[in-house]
Amino acid sequence: MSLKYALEKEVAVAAVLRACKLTSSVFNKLVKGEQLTKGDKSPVTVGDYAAQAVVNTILANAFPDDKVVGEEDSSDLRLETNSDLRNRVVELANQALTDDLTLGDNVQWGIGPGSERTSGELMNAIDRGNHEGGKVGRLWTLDPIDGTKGFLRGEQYAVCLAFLVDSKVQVGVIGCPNLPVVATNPDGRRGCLLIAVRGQGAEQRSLDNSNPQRLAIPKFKDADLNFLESVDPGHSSHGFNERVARILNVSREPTRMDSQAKYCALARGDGAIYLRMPVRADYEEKIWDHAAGCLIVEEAGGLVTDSCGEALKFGLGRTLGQNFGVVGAGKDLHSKVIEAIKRAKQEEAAENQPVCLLWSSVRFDMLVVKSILLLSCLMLPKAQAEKIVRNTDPQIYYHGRWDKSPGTWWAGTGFKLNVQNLRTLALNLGPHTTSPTVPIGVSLDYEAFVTVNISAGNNVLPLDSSESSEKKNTVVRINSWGWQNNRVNLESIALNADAKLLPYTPSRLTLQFIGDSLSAGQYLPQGVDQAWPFLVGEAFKAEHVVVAQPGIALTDIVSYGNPRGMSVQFFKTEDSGYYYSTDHNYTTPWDFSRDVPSPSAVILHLGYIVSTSEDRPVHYLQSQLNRANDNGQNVPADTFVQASTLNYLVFLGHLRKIYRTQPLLILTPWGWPQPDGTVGYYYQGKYEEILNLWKAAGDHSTYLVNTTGWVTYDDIFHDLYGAGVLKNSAKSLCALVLLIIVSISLPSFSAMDVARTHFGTEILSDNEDDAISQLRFGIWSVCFYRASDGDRFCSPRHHGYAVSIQSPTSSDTATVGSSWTRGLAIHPVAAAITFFALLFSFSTHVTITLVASLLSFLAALLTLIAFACDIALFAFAKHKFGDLDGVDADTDTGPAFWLTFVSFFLLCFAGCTVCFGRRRARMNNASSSYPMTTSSTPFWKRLRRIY
Ligand SMILES: Nc1ncnc2c1ncn2[C@@H]1O[C@H](COP(=O)(O)O)[C@@H](O)[C@H]1OP(=O)(O)O
Ligand SMILES: [Mg+2]
Repeated sequence: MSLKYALEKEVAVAAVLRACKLTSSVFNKLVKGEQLTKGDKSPVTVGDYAAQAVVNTILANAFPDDKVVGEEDSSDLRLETNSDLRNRVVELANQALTDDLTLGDNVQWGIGPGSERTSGELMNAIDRGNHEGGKVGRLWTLDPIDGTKGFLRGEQYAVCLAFLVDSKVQVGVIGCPNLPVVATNPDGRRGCLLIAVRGQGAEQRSLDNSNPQRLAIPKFKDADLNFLESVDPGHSSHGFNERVARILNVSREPTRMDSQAKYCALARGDGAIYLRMPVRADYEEKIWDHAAGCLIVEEAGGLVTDSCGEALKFGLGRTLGQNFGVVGAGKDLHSKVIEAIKRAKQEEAAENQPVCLLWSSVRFDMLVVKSILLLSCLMLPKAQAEKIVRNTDPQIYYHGRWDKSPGTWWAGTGFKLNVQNLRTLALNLGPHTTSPTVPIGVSLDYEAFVTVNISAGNNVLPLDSSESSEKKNTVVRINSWGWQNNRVNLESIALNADAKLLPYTPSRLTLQFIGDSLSAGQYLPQGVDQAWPFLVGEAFKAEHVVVAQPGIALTDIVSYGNPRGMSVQFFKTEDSGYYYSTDHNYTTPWDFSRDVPSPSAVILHLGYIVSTSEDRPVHYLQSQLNRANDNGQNVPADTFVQASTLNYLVFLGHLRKIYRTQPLLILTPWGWPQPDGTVGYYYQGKYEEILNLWKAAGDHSTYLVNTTGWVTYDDIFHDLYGAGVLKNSAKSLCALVLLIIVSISLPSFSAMDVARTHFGTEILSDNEDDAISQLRFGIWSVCFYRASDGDRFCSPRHHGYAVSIQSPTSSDTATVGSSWTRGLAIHPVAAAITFFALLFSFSTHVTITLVASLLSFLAALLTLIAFACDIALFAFAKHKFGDLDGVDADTDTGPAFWLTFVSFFLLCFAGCTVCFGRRRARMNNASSSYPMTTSSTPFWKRLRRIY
């Protein structure tokens, strides 16, 4: 019977020893040019590559099924320009592999004389370290030369190898070729091998694998405490360590050394506290930089956690994810260090108050000033420390398509958080953020989305924390809504220090929409947040992803600035806005496995952009605005359906590879509505053809959604393009012209009378000496037509005129008094109000169009009153003159009467157009509130509306 993981330990020891021998020999012979600079500007030498090739070759032979997460990969080395470097790596690795077998070595591990490998085999061996890591199974993690900078200086470095099972470190082996065997004798023998197996303790051997000594962290007296920290201040904050040292009364100078040799020193008792506080918010510690050292310290009787006291998480992938800082110490000391770190963080936050900063900068001899400042500093409320959530935090629920930066891609892409005790929230955005600002929609607890403009750097979101209460959960939903060229490069999120990020529970229904400008929300005031897919998603209380942008073709053609069609861009894409930037090249496939949960259904609305102009007549407004190029891309219907290149059927085929079982819903295009009420549909019958062909190929979970008749002219153009405004204005304008003509009336326009009376008999009037045959009632005067020659004579213009007719047979007279004509003056008043309604109706501002609507209604009311006056005058005149003795009178309505009547209806319609438009706009704005989490009443009712 053997101890647990005995073989893994033996293999690890053999591999690390060979790697150490290799690296020590390299150091002495390293020449200029045998070093590369990696993308992150860190150096890598032939030693790093060769050591990884050797260790991975041994692991591949001993444990062929085990996964490896290694620091290096061979892509740079494979370049033709680096062939010298590659040859050197091959030479060094083969030297190490073919070295004689020593005690414990096994030829089956691919070592010993005759074990040379080809260059290709060794490059592949290096790349065995490319595994992504994870929670389950057997996993090795390797740093072939940890502390490369120390290695290059001839100081401390380490070859570090750890073996993990289900994300728990079980074996850790570190070789430190430059570490003195006895710390107190730095000039003595160098080269140590430290080994730990979980539950079996830790030991140190010399690099010839002899002299094993058990390790146990000693108890330190306060006076003997000291820190072990990085040489590089960019890797760990020296200032913060100093502060903690002050709190713990540590008087000894820190010991600075590169690499995990620090963990070894801690396990041996050379130093008391390992403390590594991050300098950069976005740096994530790598698992190969801590796994082996962590186990060695723990097996020597110590504890290693993050700076909050939480265990390091080795199962998150290649990095430790959200673990913030690393703290290692003997078990008794560890909790004191964590406590001191907490105090140090508070102190640091308080000092960020300007008064406190001033206090610390004032000299001691200015004692009075210094004391006053200190007092003010202590009395000030403590500045809130922040909790930094990195962009890799698994509690951030990303949705949509994010690129690697990570940046949002299509409109509607964003993330969701479930935060306990939320008071402040800031987004730290990176340099890839669209300049100068990106509009995002922010919704708290499923309330309506509110727009906030953000930019690169720190963006504090204006939350109203007045209603905050402890332990309350808040769901924050954030998405970039601009329909094109809007990238949010999320680096980290800062929350109030006592906020806690909880998992977000997504809705069980997820909808994936694929579309074009209408789906992307082009021209909508809040972009995609007001577009149909987003609203559908909200209405269904679903998670929703919109992949759409204006001008996107289905086929692979250049279209409105998009160099590739949706059939390419959906799978590996960039927005045309990034077409010219170097970090996007249309070759990076999207990682669909990150769509969690995967969509319940995929809804496609495609076709408009590529359709032919015959299929899609240029609509009225486009011809008005002369948007000449919007005639479609003239892709013939058959090509759209099925051709040799990318088309609808091929696109469906590609979609099916990702969405194997989900229903695909193909929406026929809404059509292109004309002002006359007809709708120009395009690719008619082709969607049915697609479905039939597709079903014939064996797919039965694809459905056609026939949208015929769903969309009318007003639906599209009223709100989107302002056509409603034009129509509304046109009605008001017509009404205004008519009312003005009516208002000018007689005597200027002889035919603009409200009522007219024809006399069969020649009669006399008070106002005219000769006999008359006709009279006409205007707004300001009455006109008579002389019976003898037909000449016209009008009374002077007057507000409220009167007219009397005398019976030719008796003394009977009929008078239309001024009280019957005075009311006619309402006509010009209605015209004036109509003028203002017309002015306001040109605005697209919601409130002003509402005012326009109200004014239209007011004008309509006044016109109605004016019309009532017209009727009264007409009826009274008809009655009065008809009853006159011996008079043959025939009273009729005049043109002004009917123009007033028409104006009334025009004004009513103008008012209604605005009203209905507003109602539709409100429906577009509607956003559902759907509490899916367990939280009860929301306490952040809404964002402070200060933007
Ligand atoms: N900004 C950083 N913060 C913390 N550690 C870093 C940072 N940049 C690089 N490192 C890593 O720190 C390790 C060395 O730590 P130390 O300074 O304590 O010896 C290296 O593995 C190095 O990674 P890399 O190998 O990618 O350069
Ligand atoms: Mg390292």
